[in-house]
Amino acid sequence: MASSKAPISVAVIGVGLVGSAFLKQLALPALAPHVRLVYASSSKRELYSASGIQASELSNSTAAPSLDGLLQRLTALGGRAVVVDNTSDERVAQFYPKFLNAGISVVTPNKKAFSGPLALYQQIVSAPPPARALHESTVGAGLPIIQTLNDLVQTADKVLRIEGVLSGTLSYIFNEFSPAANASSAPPFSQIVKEAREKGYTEPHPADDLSGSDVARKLTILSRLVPELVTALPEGYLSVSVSSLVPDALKDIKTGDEFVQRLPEFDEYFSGLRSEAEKEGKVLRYVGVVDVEKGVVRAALEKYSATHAFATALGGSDNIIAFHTQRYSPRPLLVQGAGAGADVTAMGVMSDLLKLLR
Ligand SMILES: NC(=O)C1=CN([C@@H]2O[C@H](COP(=O)(O)OP(=O)(O)OC[C@H]3O[C@@H](n4cnc5c(N)ncnc54)[C@H](OP(=O)(O)O)[C@@H]3O)[C@@H](O)[C@H]2O)C=CC1
Ligand SMILES: N[C@@H](CC=O)C(=O)O
Ligand code: NA
Repeated sequence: MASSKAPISVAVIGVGLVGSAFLKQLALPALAPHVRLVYASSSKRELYSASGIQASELSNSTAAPSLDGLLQRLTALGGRAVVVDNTSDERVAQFYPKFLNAGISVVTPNKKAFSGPLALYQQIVSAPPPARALHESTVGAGLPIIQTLNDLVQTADKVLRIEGVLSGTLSYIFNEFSPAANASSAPPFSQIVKEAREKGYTEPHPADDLSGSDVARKLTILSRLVPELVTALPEGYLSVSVSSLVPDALKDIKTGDEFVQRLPEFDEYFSGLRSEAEKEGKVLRYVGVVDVEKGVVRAALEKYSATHAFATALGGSDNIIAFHTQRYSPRPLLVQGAGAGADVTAMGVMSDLLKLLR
């Protein structure tokens, strides 16, 4: 990463699980000559100094966060600057074109801008260089999924189908709830969802995972990187066919806390689904598919044989993504590993920042 350039100014929006892990990685001594943290914000406060800040001082600030204010400050600073959005906030996502058009890069694990309406996505990808919007951690957390797909496409391989387990939360839930052996001694469904939340795998509202929306967002992001499907999903994740695991009675629950409190009412329903699979010698796994040849993008809870790789090879929050391409055929290119969790997600965010430094 040797560079004689002035350090890049880094503004971090969101210091929750991923944001805090990112700040730790940003403080690595090897990075010190190359980066300067000038801004940090939570949903309630912000801290800025052109000469650099200590993120630990954010909690003492009384200033309310302002995206317009941040844009003005970074523009006035001049030089290279990057906004690192570690929120899942839609409003922050909608602000990316303004940052990019002002020459400020964006690095983020937030899926909202890349998986929503096509118009916002197109504004982002058509922003003028040198500003770039990088989002490796939006799919598979730190796993090299976006990079791999871009490499396949840019070297003129033809993508035929992408399929796999794309949710760390749903992987954890079904690896624990519907293992290949001794499924009936597994804890209740609701308890495992609670654990996934405590481990930092879920979205701020776990219904976003159980509804399939988070997987639909990831499938949208992947589809838009495949030349044949760039414009195939005009409404983004809403255009993807998904099967939801959220019980009807819990659909409108506003907070994640209330959602997990009410979920035990439905433990019996989920045990029933598992028993049906067990009778066929199968396990439950939530799988997403981008079928380029058929033009189909969908996600659903499926039954797999207890000897299938999705049943035997996955543990914890593992994602597994298979790229079936003209070159990687008949055997796909596989990427597998932890697909959720603060440290691995922050690593993917950091890997994007390192790309900007090179
Ligand atoms: N956790 C994971 O394993 C993965 C997460 N991601 C993505 O990473 C992002 C962050 O996830 P995670 O850290 O787990 O979530 P958290 O809920 O822990 O953190 C999000 C933080 O964003 C802050 N925030 C919300 N709105 C704003 C705003 N307008 N301005 C400043 N700060 C704001 C919140 O602040 P406050 O505390 O004040 O409310 C909160 O602390 C999400 O987009 C998620 O989808 C992607 C891959 C994996
Ligand atoms: N909630 C998501 C986090 C990463 O994107 C998941 O479980 O995969
Ligand atoms: Na990734």
